[in-house]
Amino acid sequence: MKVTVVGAGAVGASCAEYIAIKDFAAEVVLLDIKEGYAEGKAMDLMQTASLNGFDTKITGSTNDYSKTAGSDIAVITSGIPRKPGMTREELIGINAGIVKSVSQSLLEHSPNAIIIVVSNPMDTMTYLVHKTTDLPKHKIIGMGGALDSARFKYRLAEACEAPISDVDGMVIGGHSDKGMVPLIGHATRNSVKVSEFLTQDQMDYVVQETKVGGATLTKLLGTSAWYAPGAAVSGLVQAIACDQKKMFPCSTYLEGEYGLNDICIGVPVILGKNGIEKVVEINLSDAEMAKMAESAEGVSKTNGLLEL
Ligand SMILES: NC(=O)C1=CN([C@@H]2O[C@H](COP(=O)(O)OP(=O)(O)OC[C@H]3O[C@@H](n4cnc5c(N)ncnc54)[C@H](O)[C@@H]3O)[C@@H](O)[C@H]2O)C=CC1
Ligand SMILES: O=C([O-])CC(=O)C(=O)O
Repeated sequence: MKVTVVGAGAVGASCAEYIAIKDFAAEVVLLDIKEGYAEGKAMDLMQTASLNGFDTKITGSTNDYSKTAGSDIAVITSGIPRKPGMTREELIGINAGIVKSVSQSLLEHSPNAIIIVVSNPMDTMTYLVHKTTDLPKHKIIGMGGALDSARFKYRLAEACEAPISDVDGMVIGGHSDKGMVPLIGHATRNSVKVSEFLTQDQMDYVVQETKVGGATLTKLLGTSAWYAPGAAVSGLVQAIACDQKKMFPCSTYLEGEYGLNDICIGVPVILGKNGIEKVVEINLSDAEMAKMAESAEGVSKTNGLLEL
């Protein structure tokens, strides 16, 4: 199993590190446009191999896509991150050009790869890859919901004063401050609905803090987060590489599911060796469906800014 990660910055390197530590891939290639940067990150990570006990071989490349040839999975994290006060959508101007050219270069050398899009605004970048490559839709996966759900569980555990392993919950919809749809009505602590433990105010707080999870960290860090994003990407890569058939909310191209068309947005999917093996349609309340529709409107508006 060969995995390429384009962008050896904060998220790309974190993701490569988690993939290596989990030790399921033979090879990870880090590629960056900055001279020597990916090689440096790869060497530093390889010098953790004896300490962390992994055999995954990590190499670096300065924009030489021949080194990525034959990749089974390619992760796109190249592009700029937001600064405090910005929205993810504001990154479209620079990141669209980068994601378009990177996905084309990747596919020239790895025509069979499954692509995981991370660069923001992620749902729109996923749609861009769908519109500008010949890849079938099950091979184009946007990462956002896995991260947002991890943040949701963090906030649920905090509110319930419970260990994180006690709680479960999922976030669907667009990966944006306003568009996320944390499914609080479905969230549980040991299979009991969290409404049995939390007041409405506490649940509203959990939902709101989950939606602005990325913005909160961006304010604290001066740039956006990388540990949880890297871990979330590594989870998707592992589900595909190990054919786990795990369910994650991912951004995928919809053709009628959830009443939506011609859009990439977060919905539950089954991930296995073929990429997205199934879109799972769960029963949503009228209120949840309305939030999904509103979220989709926001994503479509951003998609409209693309020059396709
Ligand atoms: N979908 C999600 O849940 C998340 C998305 N992100 C997004 O991921 C992206 C990366 O974030 P960070 O790693 O924090 O940024 P970063 O600035 O640390 O790293 C980005 C890297 O991309 C490289 N790069 C730029 N243009 C390139 C090109 N044409 N080819 C190859 N490499 C290129 C840069 O040299 C840099 O090393 C941002 O757009 C950010 O908003 C970040 C966290 C979570
Ligand atoms: O907040 C950002 O800009 C980066 C991101 O998507 C996240 O951490 O959720």
